Amino acid sequence: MEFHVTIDPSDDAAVALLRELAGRGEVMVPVHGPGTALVLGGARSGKSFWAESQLADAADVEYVATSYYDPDDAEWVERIRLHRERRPSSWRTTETVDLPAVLAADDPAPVLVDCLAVWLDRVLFDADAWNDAPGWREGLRSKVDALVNAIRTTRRDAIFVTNEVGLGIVPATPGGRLYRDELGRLNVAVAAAVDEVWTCTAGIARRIR
Ligand SMILES: Nc1nc2c(ncn2[C@@H]2O[C@H](COP(=O)(O)OP(=O)(O)OP(=O)(O)O)[C@@H](O)[C@H]2O)c(=O)[nH]1
Repeated sequence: MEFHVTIDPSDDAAVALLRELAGRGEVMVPVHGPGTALVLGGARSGKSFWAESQLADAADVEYVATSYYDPDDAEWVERIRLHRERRPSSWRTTETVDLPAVLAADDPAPVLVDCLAVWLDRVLFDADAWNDAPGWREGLRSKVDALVNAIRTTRRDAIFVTNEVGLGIVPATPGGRLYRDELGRLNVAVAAAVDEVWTCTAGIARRIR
């Protein structure tokens, strides 16, 4: 008998139950093959959950967190605590934006990069793009080129999570427009370099390439 069930990815109890059932082989989550994959989705769309569930059977996974860890931001600290709690204890966490180094490492463990949208935010911030500092475009281009090259040449299985933004109105601020445009370009460049592209909407994952 086959049932199709949609869960709310922000419902921690439902996610824990689904993960347990998936681990016992009692439910199927759409799966990607070996190699590299990009998954796009909105906030709380279930994209991270989908990426994590793809690797649920692997004991050794390198989870690459691209986000800041600001101990003074209590809400963010709590979010990250929940993320860490839901990852299997055997997984490793690397907090870095140096994705080419991770992808070039001679390491058999699959990689889960969460996420490219935050990676871009940090690259733009470091280059002072928000203040239109000289050379930020060239700096960004060379970082994106290095990332794309590393994805094309990596020998590691890797899943990249990213946000789909810009489905709404044009942002009112120059910074908002800059970020939206650059994230769209980054997603296009990475999608062209990976083996598979997935999208996640309202907790439902679909392969689109
Ligand atoms: N520094 C750090 N960041 C982490 C860690 N674990 C998760 N994160 C970050 O948490 C962020 C995801 O936060 P959420 O707000 O829950 O994600 P979301 O994109 O809204 O939700 P989903 O659609 O479920 O992916 C990513 O940018 C990760 O880099 C960690 O151990 N350290």
